Amino acid sequence: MNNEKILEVKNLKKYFQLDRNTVIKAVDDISFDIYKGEIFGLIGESGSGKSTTGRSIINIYKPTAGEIFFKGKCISDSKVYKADEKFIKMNMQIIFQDSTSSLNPRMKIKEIIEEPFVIQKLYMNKEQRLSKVYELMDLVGLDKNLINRYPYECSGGQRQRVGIARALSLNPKFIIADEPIASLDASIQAQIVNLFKKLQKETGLTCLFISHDLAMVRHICNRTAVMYRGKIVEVAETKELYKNPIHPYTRTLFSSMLMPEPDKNKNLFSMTHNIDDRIFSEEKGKLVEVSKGHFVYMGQISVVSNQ
Ligand SMILES: Nc1ncnc2c1ncn2[C@@H]1O[C@H](COP(=O)(O)OP(=O)(O)OP(=O)(O)O)[C@@H](O)[C@H]1O
Repeated sequence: MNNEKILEVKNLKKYFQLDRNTVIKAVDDISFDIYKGEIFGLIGESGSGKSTTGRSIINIYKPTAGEIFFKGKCISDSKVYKADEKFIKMNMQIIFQDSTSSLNPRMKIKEIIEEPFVIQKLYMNKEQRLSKVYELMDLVGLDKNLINRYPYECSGGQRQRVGIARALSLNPKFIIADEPIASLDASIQAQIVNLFKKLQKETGLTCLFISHDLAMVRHICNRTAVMYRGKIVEVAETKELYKNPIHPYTRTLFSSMLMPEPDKNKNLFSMTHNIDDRIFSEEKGKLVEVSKGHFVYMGQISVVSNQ
């Protein structure tokens, strides 16, 4: 990991207007940076805004407000996006939890994996394309015999790996992985996670890793942000966050899996107590750095802020 920022998210908001009276504040003024070579985790309960964040970054959703910079370019500006569309599409990819809906059912696995080359007009000849497809299948642990099958002839786990192979096909600099392994068997999950770590180490891949799986995030992510009702309530190096969660919501999220020793528990409790007072005394909320690189949201989060 180094100091080069691949992604900068500044004051991002994404609201969905359901009808005249109902606005869902799915993402409500969040800011964070992701550095080159980093796997950055985004955790939080269902509906907290994680997927909306990922989809806003990759331009599936147009942000309501805020800016997104990718390698220094403001890609949330539609003019910049248009001018650099090829560069962005080659360097930024998303992997969804269930790739099935993003795989064209009328295409064979080979065609699906090689399609990004064709779209981006990378004029590789047939043999080169085929050997690249085999290489990618091997990378994600897909049997070569599947190459001429259609998605419906593959299992769910195989289809997911086809989606991952396709996302990796152009050697992107940045991947948004939105629950990429939740639908896979445990052994294949481990294989894909190891693949991410390998790519991070060998190619300097940078990744936004969205997940419910707190153990997996702890294992794979360098830094982690916690979302709650459209806000980032805490962000820190993963080790620090799991060792010393501060925001009451983070603690609630972790409480099922963290079992500190009794003594530690006592310290933790008295510290939270003080922090809670600070958290809830702030009117307009903001992230405050409580120790180096460890930020906690200070301010009220209304229980109806998401609606
Ligand atoms: N296209 C949409 N139109 C309207 N509301 C939406 C849309 N997408 C998401 N939402 C709402 O925005 C909020 C955040 O949803 P989002 O999918 O980002 O959460 P999440 O943290 O990714 O949840 P999960 O872990 O279940 O995927 C939810 O209240 C959701 O219902």
